[in-house]
Amino acid sequence: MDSKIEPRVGTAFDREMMQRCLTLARRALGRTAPNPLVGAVVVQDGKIVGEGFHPGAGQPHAEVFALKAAGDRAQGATVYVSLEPCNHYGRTPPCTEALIAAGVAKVVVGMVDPNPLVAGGGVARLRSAGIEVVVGVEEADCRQLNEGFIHRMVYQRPFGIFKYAMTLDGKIATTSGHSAWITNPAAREEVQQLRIACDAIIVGGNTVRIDNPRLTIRQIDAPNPLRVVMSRTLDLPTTAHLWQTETVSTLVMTQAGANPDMQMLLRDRGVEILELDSLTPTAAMAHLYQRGCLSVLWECGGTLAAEAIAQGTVQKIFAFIAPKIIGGSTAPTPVGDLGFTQMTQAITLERVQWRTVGSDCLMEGYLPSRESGVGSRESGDKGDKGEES
Ligand SMILES: Nc1nc(O)c(N)c(N[C@@H]2O[C@H](COP(=O)(O)O)[C@@H](O)[C@H]2O)n1
Ligand SMILES: [Zn+2]
Repeated sequence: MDSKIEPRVGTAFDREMMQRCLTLARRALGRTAPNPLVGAVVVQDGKIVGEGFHPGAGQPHAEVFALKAAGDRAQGATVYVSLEPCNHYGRTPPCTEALIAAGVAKVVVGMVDPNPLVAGGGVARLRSAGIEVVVGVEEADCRQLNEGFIHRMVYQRPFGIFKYAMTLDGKIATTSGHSAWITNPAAREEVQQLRIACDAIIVGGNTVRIDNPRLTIRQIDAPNPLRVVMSRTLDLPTTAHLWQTETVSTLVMTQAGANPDMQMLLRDRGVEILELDSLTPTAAMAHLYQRGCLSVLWECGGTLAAEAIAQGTVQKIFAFIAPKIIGGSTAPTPVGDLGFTQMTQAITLERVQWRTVGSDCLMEGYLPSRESGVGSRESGDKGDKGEES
């Protein structure tokens, strides 16, 4: 929805405080899975007297940190929090009871918690204790920050993001497979930020063979996502950056019984191996859900990307477009065969945003939900210049 016509909830001060909550919440980007990113502030007489954010699963919630920082000044205060306070015993006790015990007068909530264990119960509990509650301040921004958490809660699957970089003529590499670099340094820095916000990155075997990526975060103290390789054959190089697992973990998903010698070699290097009965994007995402991932970044080639899209495991696309032309009728393109023959079958992205990053363009957009008709295939072909999985 256009933000200009979206009804605004709360005063300008409320919105400013909620934006402060979101800024605080972002400090834990990439560290909270399977929990959400949450920030909270306590305001007394128009001044912030306590702030907090949720640092990660198993640790106290944002509200608890903010109340602790406020101390006695929480009595009669207004608490702003980007996600509805919980009213259940999880790894930590309910925040509703902490807010009630602190004697706060009002709670301003960014969005209702999609967790079925909360889902409005936190708001109801606060109101039943006589606390004034306002819901929906800066809701769109609160939802955007936690789109991975929301998707995970609603669909019991991680939120899938497909990121690629292509030339102006639609290629992701030359005919020889060379692709370093399509985009400019500023765009590559954007990719670093995107990786920090994700819990896992998936590539296929071809990416390991051709690009030998590191898939690491260069920023000191930033979290590294789990690196995941999908390979049916395990026909992979014996030395690769991804097999260096001292500081960042790598998981190789393969087909049951594949290449036992390679499995042993990889295990010796500290790589975790997961054998699946059927190695599909759906199965890979189901496993990553079980591991607690909120957002998963697909950084794969065209064939695996087409499978991932067709199976509904991609919800959002980040496409970098560089003003370069390399030609080549067999040069690989971002998405392999989807089986479409008519333009009417095209997947039209929604909520699309374009911006420039240095000399490159970045398009962010969402795939329509599965109900609107993207076909489902359980396995893709391999053999084009795309990705073996
Ligand atoms: N309001 C709020 N603030 C936080 O800081 C949070 N982490 C949450 N999380 C909600 O509670 C569930 C996790 O509970 P435990 O950490 O296991 O106790 C999480 O799924 C959210 O629903 N909420
Ligand atoms: Zn809580």
